[in-house]
Amino acid sequence: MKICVHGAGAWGTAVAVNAAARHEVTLWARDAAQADAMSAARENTRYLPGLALPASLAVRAGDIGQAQAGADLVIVATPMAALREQLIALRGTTAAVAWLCKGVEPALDASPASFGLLAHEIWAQVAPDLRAGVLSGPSFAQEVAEGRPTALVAASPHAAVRDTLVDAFHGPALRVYANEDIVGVEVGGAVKNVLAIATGLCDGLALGLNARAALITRGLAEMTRFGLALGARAETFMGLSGLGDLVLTSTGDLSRNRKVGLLLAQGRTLAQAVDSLGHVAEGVYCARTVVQRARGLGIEMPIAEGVVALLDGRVSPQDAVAALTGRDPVPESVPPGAAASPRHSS
Ligand SMILES: NC(=O)C1=CN([C@@H]2O[C@H](COP(=O)(O)OP(=O)(O)OC[C@H]3O[C@@H](n4cnc5c(N)ncnc54)[C@H](O)[C@@H]3O)[C@@H](O)[C@H]2O)C=CC1
Ligand SMILES: O=C(CO)COP(=O)(O)O
Repeated sequence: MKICVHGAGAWGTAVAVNAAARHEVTLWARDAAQADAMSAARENTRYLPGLALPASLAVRAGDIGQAQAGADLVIVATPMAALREQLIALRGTTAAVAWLCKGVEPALDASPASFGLLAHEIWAQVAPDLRAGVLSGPSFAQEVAEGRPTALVAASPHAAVRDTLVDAFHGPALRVYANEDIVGVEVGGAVKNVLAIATGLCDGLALGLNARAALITRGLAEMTRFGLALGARAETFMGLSGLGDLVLTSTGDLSRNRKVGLLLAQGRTLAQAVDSLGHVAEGVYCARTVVQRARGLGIEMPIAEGVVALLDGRVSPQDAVAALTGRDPVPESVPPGAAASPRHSS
């Protein structure tokens, strides 16, 4: 199979290296100097240092049309903020297309009726004729690049796209499960980033393992309520892109989102935390959008609300925690049942 990966960050590089063992793969970088440096050093020293790029992996910049000519599969591995422009540029391609980004696009304008879109909603808006889907699940780039065992989910309404993703990436160390619920898979991938900032904060303040387990569990309930209101299936949140990625990102120290929470707990400003990462932490950019959209749907997301208040500088780390622990008692809601009530509480 011929594959073109757009975006030579940590995840795009890891995925390209993995696929290059079995397929003809081109990794496209928007920065020509970065592409030249990678080709010369056979390493992505900026985003994934220490990993040798296989000789068979072509690294290109410049004309993207040329880079992806004849491709069976195009992978968009940029941050969420670049997905819209990437899908517009891909209009008319006959290749299957899959995005790897996990987030929600910020609202395009400030009007109260405007809200940020999930990736499949951007697809429906700008390039509905593409045969497309998402590849998600618990997967730190570093571990995939090292060939450590990992399981992913390929979600699309098109069976052929799901099959193409399984053919492209399923191998000895990487299992790829197919799922038709693209809404649930994308909600899981976006919301877990916001929740990982919260667990990073909790651990940074040394609140303990009990508190972390409570946050993950109540976070899963928030994620599920939000997803159900958007049309997702409840069982998706018990799978790899829901619980799986939430546990990985909330507890794994390779997570950039978790790191943001840890750094805020140490008293760093948001700008300092973001600058020190050197990579995108999507939760920083999608927390507000998630909360705005949840409010519009009548869904309560107290943990995500706390993260937004913290990111906006409206509360201190300690006050963000106090706001959560000081909430009035409520029955423990079971997410699928909670979906039946008009106003969901946690
Ligand atoms: N790093 C990881 O372990 C994983 C990341 N993801 C998701 O994948 C997406 C990308 O993450 P990373 O690769 O880790 O980010 P990164 O911060 O390591 O790299 C981002 C890359 O995207 C490029 N880029 C930014 N805007 C672009 C544009 N307009 N056109 C082309 N390239 C552009 C940057 O130059 C850079 O090469 C994010 O949404 C992230 O949540 C998903 C699974 C695992
Ligand atoms: O999505 C990821 C793991 O599945 C990566 O998480 P971070 O973006 O927080 O590093």
